[in-house]
Amino acid sequence: MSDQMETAPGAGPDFDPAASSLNGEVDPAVMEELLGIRSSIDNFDATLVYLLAERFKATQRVGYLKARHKLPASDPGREAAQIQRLHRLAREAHLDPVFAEKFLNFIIDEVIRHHQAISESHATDDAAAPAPAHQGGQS
Ligand SMILES: O=C(O)C(=O)C[C@]1(C(=O)O)C=C[C@@H](O)C=C1
Repeated sequence: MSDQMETAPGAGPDFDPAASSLNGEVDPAVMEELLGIRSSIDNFDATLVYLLAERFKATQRVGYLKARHKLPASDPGREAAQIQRLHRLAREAHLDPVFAEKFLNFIIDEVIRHHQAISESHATDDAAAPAPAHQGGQS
């Protein structure tokens, strides 16, 4: 119990949070401040990985649903609505909307590649599709 939550999620022997090319080049007080900020960055990056993993789990279910029902991998109308919404959210959050759009398009392109792969394997092997996942209800 005493040493719970001592380390950030994803910390491990493969990651040195103090790794830097600046070691020995910078005032130690500046380095300490930099490492403090970097520990927040490490937490954000870990969260991003978990968020992306959850998003891909959801889109994988869409991929199997589309393959089962022979629907096209991409849905340009949906994407246009997502991008419009993302622009608004980005502006509200003071994030560059152009960057937000590029980021979403980067992810969606990968999702579409996954959908196409699922559809191709589904065409040759229907058994490849897992049973639809439970919609574990959170009330
Ligand atoms: O919602 C869908 O139909 C999806 O396939 C998911 C998704 C996305 O990643 O958000 C991906 C491709 C489509 O063009 C639109 C949206």
